[in-house]
Amino acid sequence: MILISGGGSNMAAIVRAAEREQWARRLDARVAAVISNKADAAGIALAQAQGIATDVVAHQHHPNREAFDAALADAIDAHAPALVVLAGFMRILTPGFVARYEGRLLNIHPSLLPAFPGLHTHRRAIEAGCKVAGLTVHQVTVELDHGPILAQAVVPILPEDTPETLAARVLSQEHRVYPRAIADWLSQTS
Ligand SMILES: Nc1nc2c(c(=O)[nH]1)N[C@@H](CN(C=O)c1ccc(C(=O)N[C@@H](CCC(=O)O)C(=O)O)cc1)CN2
Ligand SMILES: NCC(=O)N[C@@H]1O[C@H](COP(=O)([O-])[O-])[C@@H](O)[C@H]1O
Repeated sequence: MILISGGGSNMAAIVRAAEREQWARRLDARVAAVISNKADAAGIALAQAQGIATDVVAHQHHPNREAFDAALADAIDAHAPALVVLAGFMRILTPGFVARYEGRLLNIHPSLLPAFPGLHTHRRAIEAGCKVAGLTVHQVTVELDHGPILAQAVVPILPEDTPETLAARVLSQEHRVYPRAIADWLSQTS
């Protein structure tokens, strides 16, 4: 399994779950590498501390999306993963990249899809007057945030919520749901 990490908190939750729940023994699965488009991503530092292979493919170093995605795919394929997991990864992936991994490419999105695909989900939910928010684990397809849903979790939106307080409440549920959804995927496909 490969983790494509943006910030790092979901990647950290997955690495901890893999160790705590003994995925290597129970699921014959391990985190083969953590790859990020940001050299300073917390997920890179944590992976290195855990002795997990890491790589950085900076999108700024490539002339266009296709070139970045091709370099990212080369870094991924060096590990021949069964599963590619996006965790806080903030780049829209090209059709060529998606076609290469579709069916074994997962993402976690901080809203209850199909509501609020894209960015700034918490602000949009508050501004829309929603009473609940949440997260969605889904398969990545060419159409942004529209792939088959694997798992969701709901949290309340409180009257005093800001996008930041809501984000923190959703994130705590992401760390619980994503590792479980990945473990379920691994057990169902092994
Ligand atoms: N083809 C697909 N690519 C990606 C998907 C997907 O379903 N299909 N999921 C996203 C993850 N994501 C939300 O969960 C998401 C990531 C990035 C963006 C976006 O607008 N990115 C901008 C840059 C934003 C930034 O750098 O801060 C961009 O790429 O121009 C929207 C949604 C992962 N990719
Ligand atoms: N479109 C992707 C996206 O918005 N991802 C979101 O980034 C936040 C930080 O995750 P992280 O701490 O794992 O980097 C999380 O809320 C995650 O759902």
